[in-house]
Amino acid sequence: MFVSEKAPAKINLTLDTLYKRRDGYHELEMVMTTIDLADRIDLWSRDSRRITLESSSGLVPQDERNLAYRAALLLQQRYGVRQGVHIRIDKRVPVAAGLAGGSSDAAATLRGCNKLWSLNLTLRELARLGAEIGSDVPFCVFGGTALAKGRGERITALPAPPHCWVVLAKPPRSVSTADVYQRLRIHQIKDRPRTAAIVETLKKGDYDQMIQYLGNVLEPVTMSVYPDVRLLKERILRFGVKSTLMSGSGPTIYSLVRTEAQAKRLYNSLRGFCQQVYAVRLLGR
Ligand SMILES: C[C@](O)(CO)[C@H](O)COP(=O)(O)OP(=O)(O)OC[C@H]1O[C@@H](n2ccc(N)nc2=O)[C@H](O)[C@@H]1O
Ligand SMILES: Nc1ncnc2c1ncn2[C@@H]1O[C@H](COP(=O)(O)OP(=O)(O)OP(=O)(O)O)[C@@H](O)[C@H]1O
Repeated sequence: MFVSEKAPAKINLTLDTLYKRRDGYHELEMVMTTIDLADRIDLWSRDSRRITLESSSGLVPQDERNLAYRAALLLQQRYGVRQGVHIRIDKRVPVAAGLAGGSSDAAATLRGCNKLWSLNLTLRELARLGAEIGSDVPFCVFGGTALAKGRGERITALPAPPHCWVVLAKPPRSVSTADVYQRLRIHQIKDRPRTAAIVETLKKGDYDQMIQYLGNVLEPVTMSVYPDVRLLKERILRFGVKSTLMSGSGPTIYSLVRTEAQAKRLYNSLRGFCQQVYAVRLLGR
């Protein structure tokens, strides 16, 4: 049997850290939404319990360290599945970019193997399992737009943002999420995103209000370590875009614009000095 799943990237409309927990993780409040930039996960069932993996990208591990492999193994072990799977990842989402590419691959593998192995688990059950792999996996299991709390695993669905485009620019470096959180000093945070306000504007569907509330407390942390990320944002702001923010722990900087023509114009301007640029729609639902 064969199953194919889309694994879309996410962006953070907001990211706020409330406090550092005893287990070392940060208690979060963030609003995330999926975008139309996705990996494709193809899955073939095997009669033996073997799990194998291949990827179109040399930048991700092709063995048991891959988050998609870990997802299949966890599901297989937890539910005593006697079958195995061959996983093929067609990688389109930039790696270690703040776009949850690996988490989305893991989530898509959970959804796909659930079908392949006829387990009939609900998305909620898959999300609970996914939390054991990474903090972003539960959101990626559901996709759409959501408020995430706790370590990232407490998900409340939200309405999709108003129709718009997102232009992403990824500087030629990867960022360690653990390192960024470690450098964060919560008592030094100056500008917190207004989570309750953005949730309300999403309910109203007001684009102009929504872009006023974008915010990410990890942005100044990453930018202080990597000045090239700050420079990239400053260059984008000079094009007169008002809705520009770093996603997750970075280094990808995204800008929201209303029309395809604006997206194309910004894409062409950014291509002049940044190699990895993408112009896609927000999926959001
Ligand atoms: C930055 C975000 O992508 C925003 O969505 C997430 O918070 C990170 O999600 P992720 O990459 O799936 O994170 P994990 O793989 O669970 O954790 C990576 C590292 O980030 C730190 N971490 C992560 C989540 C969290 N709530 N607090 C943390 O301090 C921890 O040091 C952890 O070792
Ligand atoms: N399937 C996968 N796709 C991408 N990276 C993977 C995968 N499996 C394991 N990894 C490893 O995970 C690390 C983080 O990759 P990923 O692309 O998920 O980062 P990210 O976008 O910053 O994630 P997040 O936004 O969840 O913090 C990389 O170092 C990569 O080698």
